[in-house]
Amino acid sequence: MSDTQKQKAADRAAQDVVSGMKLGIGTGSTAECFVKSLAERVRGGLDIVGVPTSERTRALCEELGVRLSTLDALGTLDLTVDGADEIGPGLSLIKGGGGALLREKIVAAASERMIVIADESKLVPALGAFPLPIEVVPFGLAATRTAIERVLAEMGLPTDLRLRGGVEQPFVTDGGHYILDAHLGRIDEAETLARSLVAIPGVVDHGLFLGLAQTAYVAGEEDVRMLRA
Ligand SMILES: O=C(CO)[C@H](O)[C@H](O)COP(=O)(O)O
Repeated sequence: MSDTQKQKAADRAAQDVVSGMKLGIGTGSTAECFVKSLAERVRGGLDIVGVPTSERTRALCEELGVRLSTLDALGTLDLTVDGADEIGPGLSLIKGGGGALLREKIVAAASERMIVIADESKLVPALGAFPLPIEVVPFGLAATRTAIERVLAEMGLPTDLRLRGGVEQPFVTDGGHYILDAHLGRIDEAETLARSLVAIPGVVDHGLFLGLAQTAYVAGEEDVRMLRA
């Protein structure tokens, strides 16, 4: 994973932003590169308003002078730019490594277009090597986890409750939920899995982003490639 590559992909996406746009702004190290590119363009006169997908992104935007609003105030967005943990066939994605999948999905779904930015290590022939994050409400965690593991039984290993770095306490999302990371190895029927997971009471959402991204800018050593869904 190269920071230079992330920045190149982010810079390319920032070129697609024009004044007047209402922007969804993603979360993670690559999305942070995008915020930096965007802030530079804002200092040069670009007039946009953004909706951050996490408190972490909000803090960076505020620090760098990117004007923010809320999704409720703006309604629909023109474009969302976000990173991904895996980019699979048809720009199917696994997201949520940074724990922001719920707001990221709400914001992406409210946007006319989504651009994914990544270095080429994120490109995969099939989704699933990266553990699939599943966001759940804390109430009834054990029952929800059992139901999830029943769905996943034929596909992979049990789930891990995500912990906060270095301490034996659950990681808590911006929405006050927990995350179960499912080690699946390979996901062949992503649509079916997505439907089965959201049907479980207690599951808030999951990190499968299917049919949401239209474009990806993927940076390699030489250049930035544009991929389309
Ligand atoms: O989904 C995400 C956060 O919830 C991130 O976009 C994803 O984890 C990629 O992060 P990074 O750019 O740091 O590799």
